[in-house]
Amino acid sequence: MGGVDTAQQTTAQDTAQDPASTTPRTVTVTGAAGNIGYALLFRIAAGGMLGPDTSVRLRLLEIPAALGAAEGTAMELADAAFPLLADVEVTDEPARAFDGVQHALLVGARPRTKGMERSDLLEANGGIFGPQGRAINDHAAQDVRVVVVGNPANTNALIAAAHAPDVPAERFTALTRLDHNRAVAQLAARAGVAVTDVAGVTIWGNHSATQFPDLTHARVRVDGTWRPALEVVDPVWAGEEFVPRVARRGAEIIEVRGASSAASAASAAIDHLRDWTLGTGVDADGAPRRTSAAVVSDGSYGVPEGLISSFPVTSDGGTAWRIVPGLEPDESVLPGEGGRLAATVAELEAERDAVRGLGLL
Ligand SMILES: NC(=O)c1ccc[n+]([C@@H]2O[C@H](COP(=O)([O-])OP(=O)(O)OC[C@H]3O[C@@H](n4cnc5c(N)ncnc54)[C@H](O)[C@@H]3O)[C@@H](O)[C@H]2O)c1
Ligand SMILES: O=C(O)C[C@H](O)C(=O)O
Repeated sequence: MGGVDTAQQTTAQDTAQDPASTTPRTVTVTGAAGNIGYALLFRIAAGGMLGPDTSVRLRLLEIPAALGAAEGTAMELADAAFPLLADVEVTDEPARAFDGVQHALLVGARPRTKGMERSDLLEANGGIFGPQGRAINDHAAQDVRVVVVGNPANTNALIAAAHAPDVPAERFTALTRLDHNRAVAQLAARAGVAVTDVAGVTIWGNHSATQFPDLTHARVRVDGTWRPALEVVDPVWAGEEFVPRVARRGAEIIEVRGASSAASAASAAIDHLRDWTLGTGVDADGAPRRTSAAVVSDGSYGVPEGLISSFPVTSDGGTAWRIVPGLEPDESVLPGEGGRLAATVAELEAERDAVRGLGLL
């Protein structure tokens, strides 16, 4: 990795020990002129991702045809006079956009439209992530953390990681926090509690319709007492309604809104990078708070090593998420034979093989 000045090489731990640090952190957003980009940038500049005491330097990457729109967004960012915004640069050159990057949000990619599955985007979008992975490899800061939002997110993250041999693979992640947040919201609504009264939900596998939103180890706080979620809600509802509802929510949003989710995706990407960088902390009952993220598999839960799959994770603010052990899902609530974790992993393997076949890996 190169092109980094030493002032940018503060680690997450340094920032945590010195919250008043004024050294700006470098944040790169690709697809900055798109719908998610527009919803992301103002929250990041306002301190919504790295906290109220950490200033940010924004790098906006776009394709040439969208540079004008990105410039316009940069003008609006200036007009907002955010105290934490050190500077903004707009470019169509990945090498410039990723120079010294510490937090990379790879959003730029085509969204699906009605009737498509996310995997239909493999060929259209896969080609974007190799060159960006290479540019991260060559120009990012030592403590770079990457989240891929552009679909199909898990496999795009795999492509980016494969093109960055000098960056530890654990730094490349994909966004399943939106699915996680959707699962929390659905469970809270069903149980009649606040979202803050829900903990321990897990999303397994691919950010696709095959994902497994799992309540086996989830907890719900009812009248001040934490109880297993599957004692509070009907397990038949969990298997037959909750799982497909969460897994197909992206398609439902496209159907109703006429465009793919944007603000909720931006919010989830901010949650992902905030929790990774600042740590996941503890839940209201004092248990370590966990969330879901698609990270490189170390072979846990039978997911083949090297695939980028969603797992239950925690972060202590270091540069790697930790996969939480001992949370095997109980598939008995699912209709049919179960095998949902195996099916979503098989889909990830098929996507990996497909991009290999396209020469993208
Ligand atoms: N993982 C998730 O949870 C999640 C959620 C919502 C959307 N998404 C995905 O995020 C992606 C972006 O969605 P959107 O609604 O912002 O789309 P959009 O079409 O509004 O914006 C995409 C932007 O990316 C830009 N772009 C295309 N190729 C690029 C490249 N090589 N480098 C830099 N920029 C490039 C385009 O010019 C455009 O401005 C889509 O693939 C969508 O499916 C993922
Ligand atoms: O579903 C999509 O295509 C967009 C996004 O991945 C989502 O989950 O909303």
